[in-house]
Amino acid sequence: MTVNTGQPAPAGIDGDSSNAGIAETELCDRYEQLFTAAVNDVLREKGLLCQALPPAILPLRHGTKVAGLAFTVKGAKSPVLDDEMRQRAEMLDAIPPNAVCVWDTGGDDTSAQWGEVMTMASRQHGCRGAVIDGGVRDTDRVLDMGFPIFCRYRTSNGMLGRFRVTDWQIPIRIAGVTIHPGDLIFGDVDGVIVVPRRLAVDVLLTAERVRAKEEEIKQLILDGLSPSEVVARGGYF
Ligand SMILES: O=C([O-])CC(=O)C(=O)O
Ligand SMILES: [Mg+2]
Repeated sequence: MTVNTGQPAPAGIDGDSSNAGIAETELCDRYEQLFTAAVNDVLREKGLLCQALPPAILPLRHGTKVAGLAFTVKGAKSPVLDDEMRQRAEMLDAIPPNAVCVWDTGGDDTSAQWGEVMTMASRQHGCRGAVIDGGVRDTDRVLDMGFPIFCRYRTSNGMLGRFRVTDWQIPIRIAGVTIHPGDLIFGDVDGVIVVPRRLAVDVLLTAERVRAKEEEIKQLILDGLSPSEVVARGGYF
């Protein structure tokens, strides 16, 4: 098992040259005003067609939206108990503000990688949400807390004795989508999309223009124009 505890969390986007003057919290907040389809279209125009996580990873509750900077976690099925709680706590301690905790479970189908107490602990650090290619438990209490979670399944099975964390803050890959620590993670009812960090501001600004453009297109429809007339005026669907 490789336990990665030595790597520092990446510097915040604040101060990064790719930041273009947008502070980290504002960046995340502005993404949350958008919708993933608009961001997806902007990425497609840049030739990035494989940035959406598998469609089985969905919000626990309809209407949930979250944007944050990837805090990556990798784990695997394992019956080994030694040191598991201390190690998991160390991982949780390392989560920085504005993070979305993203889990590569290697396709686990048995355990919950997240629950009520982990929600409470990570929120204390300013964690904005969790995206898990795996499971969640304590679901009703997590929902009561209003914490954004995207996952594949729910189960009462905890991790202990079934699954354990092996690394964190390393590049991970979920169904062909590579996620680096600090990438912008954005999830809504259409699922989760990954924006490479160096493009996060550029994509935000373009997607904000897409949103405005789509308001114009919708107005043309409301005005009674046919689909062909809408397209002739530069509209699209
Ligand atoms: O151990 C787990 O599966 C997580 C859990 O129950 C919690 O965070 O409350
Ligand atoms: Mg619990």
